[in-house]
Amino acid sequence: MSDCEVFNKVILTDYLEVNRQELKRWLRNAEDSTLDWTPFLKHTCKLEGRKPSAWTEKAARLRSVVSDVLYVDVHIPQPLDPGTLPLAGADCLVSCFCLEASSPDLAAFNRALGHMKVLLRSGGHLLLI
Ligand SMILES: C[S@@+](CC[C@H](N)C(=O)[O-])C[C@H]1O[C@@H](n2cnc3c(N)ncnc32)[C@H](O)[C@@H]1O
Repeated sequence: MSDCEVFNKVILTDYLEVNRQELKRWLRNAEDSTLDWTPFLKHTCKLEGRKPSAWTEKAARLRSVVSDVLYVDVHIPQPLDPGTLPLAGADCLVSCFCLEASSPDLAAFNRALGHMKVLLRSGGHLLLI
């Protein structure tokens, strides 16, 4: 949520269609969105030293910088469709408990990490949360 203050273009990804649909509903501010991110947005504002009431601005900023919600599979050598990212790779990749949750063992985790590496530009940042 803090990333959106730094980057002008953010692509969200998930393996499951149902998760991607939910993200898209939130991004559209759809009435049938079932996730309430308000507490997370407020807490992030607090961590950034802003008033919790700034959460609406953050939500708007987040919605404005997300350009797409795409399928990803970290267990194949090309996790995203070719052409999705700039040729040089992404400036930053963030994975929040995805590799850990989807890897059956350490070897699979390490392979997935290698697959993600091809998505990152040289000198880019990988955040594993
Ligand atoms: C424990 S959830 C974490 C979700 C979210 N990042 C969070 O922190 O709440 C694990 C996520 O990994 C995704 N996932 C499962 N298999 C995957 C794969 N092969 N490639 C990429 N993501 C995968 C799931 O769809 C799910 O969203």
